[in-house]
Amino acid sequence: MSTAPATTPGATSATGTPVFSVDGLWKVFGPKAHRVPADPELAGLTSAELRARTGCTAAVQDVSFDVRKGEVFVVMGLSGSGKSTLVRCLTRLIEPTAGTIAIDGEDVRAMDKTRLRELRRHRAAMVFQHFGLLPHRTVLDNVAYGLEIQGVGRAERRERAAAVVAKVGLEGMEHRRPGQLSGGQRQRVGLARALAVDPEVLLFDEPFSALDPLIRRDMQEEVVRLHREEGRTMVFITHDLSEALKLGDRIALMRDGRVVQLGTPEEIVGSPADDYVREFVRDVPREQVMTVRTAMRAASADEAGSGPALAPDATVSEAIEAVARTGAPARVMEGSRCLGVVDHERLLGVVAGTNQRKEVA
Ligand SMILES: Nc1ncnc2c1ncn2[C@@H]1O[C@H](COP(=O)(O)OP(=O)(O)OP(=O)(O)O)[C@@H](O)[C@H]1O
Repeated sequence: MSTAPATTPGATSATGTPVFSVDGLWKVFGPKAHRVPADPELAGLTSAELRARTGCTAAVQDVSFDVRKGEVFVVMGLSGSGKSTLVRCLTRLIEPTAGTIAIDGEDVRAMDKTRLRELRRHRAAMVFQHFGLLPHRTVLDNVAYGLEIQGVGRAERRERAAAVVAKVGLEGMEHRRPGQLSGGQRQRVGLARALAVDPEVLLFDEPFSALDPLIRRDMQEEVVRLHREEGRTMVFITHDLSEALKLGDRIALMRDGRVVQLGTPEEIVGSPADDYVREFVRDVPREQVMTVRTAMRAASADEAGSGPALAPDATVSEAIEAVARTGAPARVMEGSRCLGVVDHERLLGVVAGTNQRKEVA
């Protein structure tokens, strides 16, 4: 069903300039951790076997991927699957055991202390779940803090901080202290503080998991908006599948330290790589994720000339509405060219998951 190429674990991008490029990355905790990636026998064990044999925990095991410029790259998996360890390795908040990491082609593992500090302060800012705000400082001063560390003068940093505070919707709260804010507002301050240093890439470590559902949705929309407006590269950790599907251009799904599938939401939902992924995405409403580009069939000459028109990235859900309204198959149009049509049968096939089963079989 999917017209996109199949994704393989650890696949790297063929297009675009990678911001981060990760290859064969390992993080092993425990005694003599270095011997694990180097020894094919140990490297081939499951986490449980490795722990029993050596007392080591392989939190990240032979992971490779690129983060492309301008994308939201989501690292998703259940608790303990290695998400935080993986993302902390990107800026060496955790020291990798083996493998290579590059940012814009520069070797992160070869960086000295000064260069690393520069990386974390200017190029890859982290937004944490537990905001890490300074309680005695105002919102404005918390946001300006990163700029202060960078040595930006007081007047300029206050001006830049005020602009970012407004951007995240906290205008009028500049002089409050963190204790006078709600959880969602505090998270916005954390986001503003990371944005203020204008980093090339923002790293989010489960930033919204402590928020209640409505505020969480607000914050997700905020991230989508910021991303749309600024096109900033983002790496986003979450254990929440719906959050991953909503935010991610691509998702790396982790299990037990490994990336089991890397792909767009549509690829992950439409063509799960294995039974684990299939089970993971089983309850996702497919019609909200799958696009008509994937669901369409070839059009006859008659069909290509009439019927409602949809863009190729319209969802199946939108197509159902159009087909129900007009009673005719909907045309998938790229400019004036008809790529194909979606009719009742194709659309129902997506909802029922029968197209998918046919392809997988
Ligand atoms: N400092 C450490 N020492 C030993 N083991 C660790 C250490 N940090 C993490 N681990 C182990 O590594 C594995 C991956 O942990 P990690 O925190 O990266 O997972 P996670 O997917 O981010 O989980 P969560 O969603 O619960 O934060 C777990 O088995 C964890 O117990």
